[in-house]
Amino acid sequence: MAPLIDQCIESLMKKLSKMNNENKEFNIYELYQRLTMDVICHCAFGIDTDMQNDVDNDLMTKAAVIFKQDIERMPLSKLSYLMPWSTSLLAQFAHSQIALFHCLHKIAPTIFPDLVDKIPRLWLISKVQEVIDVRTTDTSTTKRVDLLQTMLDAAATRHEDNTDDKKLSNDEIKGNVFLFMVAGFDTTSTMLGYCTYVLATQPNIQKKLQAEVDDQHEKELDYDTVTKMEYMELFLREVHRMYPPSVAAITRVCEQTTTVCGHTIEKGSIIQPDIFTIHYNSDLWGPEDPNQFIPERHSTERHPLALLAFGVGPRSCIGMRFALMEIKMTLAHILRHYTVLPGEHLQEGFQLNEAFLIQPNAINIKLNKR
Ligand code: HEM
Repeated sequence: MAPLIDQCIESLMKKLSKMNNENKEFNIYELYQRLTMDVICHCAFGIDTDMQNDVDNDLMTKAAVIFKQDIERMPLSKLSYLMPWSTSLLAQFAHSQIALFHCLHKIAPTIFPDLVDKIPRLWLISKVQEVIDVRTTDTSTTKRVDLLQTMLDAAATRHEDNTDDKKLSNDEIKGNVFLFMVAGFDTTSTMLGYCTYVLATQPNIQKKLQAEVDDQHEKELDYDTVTKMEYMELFLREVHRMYPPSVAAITRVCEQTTTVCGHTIEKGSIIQPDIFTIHYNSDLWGPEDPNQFIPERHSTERHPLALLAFGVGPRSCIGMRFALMEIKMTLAHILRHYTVLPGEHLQEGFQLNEAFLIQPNAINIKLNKR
């Protein structure tokens, strides 16, 4: 996977070189979103996208609309919260919408416009189906080794007890491809955005990171090299502590009525931990002020549940290692060639919005060639 990521980072570096030559302030967050979409498409689904140069790409513009929506406020989500037993029925309804809209449009195009094209969520799901169709009808002999192929193989393999019920269904594959696109694209670009904000505002920390990258001399900044960078690891943990992007993703159902600190939690309740309170708790993160960005605090052993940016337990983030590899490789490449400087509009762009993720509007910076 690392060579595929490297290829996408190379495109980013070309863009950065252009920006640097123009000597203008720019929003690097937008470039990160294009980078991480390319990476997930290349690595997970074997689609050779080039979002970084294809600026009007439909996938990119429609994905941006989807991720700005607050899923919790969507009518189908609200209904499924009110009536959890109806969730699979509602999911079925959402899937059939595409077939229904396509059908209506075919029968009477003037009366029924092509709604699938107009509703980004439906458009994306139908594209996901196209990706699956292309792969399942691909007759080339070289088999790809990626996430999609693993799921398709799982769909084709009968379970050892000779029953079909453990095989992945088409809807499950579609759901998983959609989930990986959603979970793997904006989360990682948002983390890269937060990292860059810290680089631009904390020059001393940037210098320490650059020194660690310089210690590698001309060595390739591949998986092995970046995973050995100790200060980079501490830096990222501190970025995750101060700026966890997907706090709403961590929810659990209480399986039996229990009492915690005198509060009774009924069986069936949905629990969402308050990640910000945990991440800024001075008992967990002291003695240094938790409001200060201090990577070194992670050298001290902390409570195993004190850092929750990627969740915890068997349902924690499945893409954590992948995301960390991508973020470290990207930052190492940037820091080897440039010093990140705050743009005039850095603070103005750093207004945080909360929808599916907590993300800034823009990360406006300038680059200085080293
Ligand atoms: C910096 C980047 C990322 C952050 C901060 C992040 C954060 C999270 C969080 C908080 C959860 C919920 C965990 C829990 O409930 O305990 C989660 C779940 C998940 N993440 Fe990530 N994630 C990131 C990148 C990725 C990437 C790159 C992928 C895929 C390539 C991915 C795939 C998933 C999936 C599939 C789940 C659901 C796991 C399950 O339900 O078992 N994530 N992520």
